[in-house]
Parts: sequence; C-alpha cells; structure tokens
Amino acid sequence: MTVVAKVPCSIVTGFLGAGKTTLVRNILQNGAGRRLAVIVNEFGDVGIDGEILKGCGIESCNEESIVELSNGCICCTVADDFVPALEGLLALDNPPEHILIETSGLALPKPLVQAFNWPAIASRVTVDGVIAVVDGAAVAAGRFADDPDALAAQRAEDTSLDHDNPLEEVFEDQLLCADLIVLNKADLMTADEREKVAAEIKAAVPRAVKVVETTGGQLDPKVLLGLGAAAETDLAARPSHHDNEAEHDHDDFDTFILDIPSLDAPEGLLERIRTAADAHDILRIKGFAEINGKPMRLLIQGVGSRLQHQFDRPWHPEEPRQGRLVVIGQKGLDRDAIAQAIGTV
Ligand SMILES: Nc1nc2c(ncn2[C@@H]2O[C@H](COP(=O)(O)OP(=O)(O)OP(=O)(O)O)[C@@H](O)[C@H]2O)c(=O)[nH]1
Repeated sequence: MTVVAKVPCSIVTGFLGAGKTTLVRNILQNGAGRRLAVIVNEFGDVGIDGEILKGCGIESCNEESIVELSNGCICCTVADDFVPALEGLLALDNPPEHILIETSGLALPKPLVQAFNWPAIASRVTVDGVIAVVDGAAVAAGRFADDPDALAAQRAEDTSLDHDNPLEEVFEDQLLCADLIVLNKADLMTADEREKVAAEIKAAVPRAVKVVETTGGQLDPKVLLGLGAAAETDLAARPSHHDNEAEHDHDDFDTFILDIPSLDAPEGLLERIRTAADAHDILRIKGFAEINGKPMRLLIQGVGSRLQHQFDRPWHPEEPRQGRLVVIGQKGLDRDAIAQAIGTV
C-alpha cells in the first residue's frame, strides 16, 4: 500500500490591512522550488487581494493556482466554498505541493483549521501552520485594546476570554490560533513600541509561540513554511472567543463598494479618502481608480487613515475601466456620508 503524503497548507490570518497579501506575495516571489497555490478570501464582494496577486507579474502566479473566495468570510463558508476550493486544487493535473490560504481580515482561523478534519479532505491535506500577521503600528496605537494595561490586569484576575470589543475579539482569536506570529510594519514603530507590542502579544497568547518581526512581510519562506504543526490535531490548544457558538456572524462589521469616477489626477481623491477615513473611523479601504490618460490602473490601499497608492498593472482591454473602492468598518458606517465625502459616480 502506498501512503500518499498530505499536502501541507499554511493559513495566513491577521486583522484587516495587517499585511497578509504582502506576505503571501513575497512567498510567491521567493518560494521557488515548490509548486504553490493560493486560496484568497475577502470580506467584501470584490476580490481586490486576488487581483493584487494576479497583477504582480510573478511567473508562478497562474490563474488556476490562485483561487478567490469573495463570498463572505471563509470561516462561515467552509462547506460551500473552502472545502470545494481545496478539492479543486488537489484535482489539478499538476497539483500544488504547498497551499497558502489567506483569510479575510475578519475571519476567525479556528473554523478553518477544524475543516481540515472533514472526511472529504482529512486524508489529503494538513495545516502546516497558522501564521498570524500583526499590524504592529495599529497595536501600538491601541486599536485592539481600549486600555491594554487595564486589560492585562483584568486578565490576571479573570481567565475567561470574553469582552465586548469586536476588533479585539477577532484580533485575539487570530493570535490564539497561531503557530507563528509575524509582527509586521516594524518600519512604523519605534524601538520602544516594538518591545511593548511584542510583550502585549506574548501576554495575549498562553502558549509559547514564536514572534518574528519584519517590514513588508519580508521573511524567508523557510521561516514561514514547513512548520509541521498539524494544527487540525491540536485544536484544544487554540482557544477562541467563539468556541461555544454554533455559527459565527460578522454583524459587528459593515462593508460596501463605491464606484469612483475617472480622474485627471489622484491627489484630490487620496486627500478625500484620508479625511473620510478619519472622520468615519474606516478600518480598511482598498480598490482601483482610473486616471485619465494613464494605461495603468491605480491601486489604492488604506489602513485607518494611512494610505498608499501605486499603478499596479495596465487595464486589460476587456475589463471596464471603472474605479471602485471597497470600504470596511465597524457596524454603523454611514455609507451616504462616506460616498459624498469621497465623491462617487
Ligand atoms: N509601512 C508599511 N506598510 C505595509 C507593510 N506591510 C504592508 N504594508 C501596507 O499595508 C497595506 C495593507 O497590506 P496588505 O498586504 O494588503 O494587508 P492585508 O492584511 O492583506 O489586508 P486585508 O486583506 O484587506 O485584510 C498595503 O498598503 C501595504 O503596502 C509594512 O511592513 N510597512
């Protein structure tokens, strides 16, 4: 009897805008020697991350090995989307030797790890490791804890995990499931902040989990892949805020899409986005804009009020040159006011 080795899969989790796609892109660029495939999931309906990966010009990024699941959070569509997507990749003529799974920033990784025990796939794949990417600058700015010191004190007295901040719950669920924590955006932190954030992370995770610091997700694939964690056999060590819920929903968060008119120059739009992100506490905004006379589409990426933009690839002749932004925030986002502030079609 021949025993076929299970295909290792790395789950890349991390809050909105932490740098997951950037890290996955680096692995694709540096992961030579191993046939990789990617399953990429987004909270919004428009697959920006898949587009970024496909637009990156890396030879190994062929269309069939990048599967986009943009039909809600992957943790809630395991049966309908995730397991069939994995099966599809395993059925390719040239199946991948390692699969990267990038979850949405709001997904809980544990239901995904659990899915690896499903009979349809259990004998064929294993979770090589859960990699949690952390936006160090956001943690340093206190985004995930109203008062980290008070919280640490409270933890010391009360070991239950529950509290009311939905951002923090998602963030902690991602850390608590991790085999490796990537402390990203080191360039945006002072040495003191880096130390403080690393200590905060360690305090939040009861197991000994390695924390590696980086900028732009630049880590050797040898550090990230081949962890051999078999996380699906080790679920008890990965507590979640949602362990007692039959189904997790994302009611705490809102998302919508804005169509953006063609522009002569990007500066005005970028300024309006920055102002709107601050005024309305937008967590994440990303998409593409059309700049008149430019053959390339402009990729716009906002995390909080920090914005980046670059021309990433030429518009394809068959695609509509329609600017479009996905906006994500906590429940109660004022869509009309944001649309007006940013200027939509
Ligand atoms: N300054 C700085 N920016 C970074 C770093 N890593 C990523 N970014 C930027 O942060 C933004 C978000 O990065 P992504 O890789 O798209 O983050 P993500 O976690 O995939 O985002 P979602 O899928 O929307 O949750 C982009 O503008 C990146 O260029 C870093 O180390 N430093």
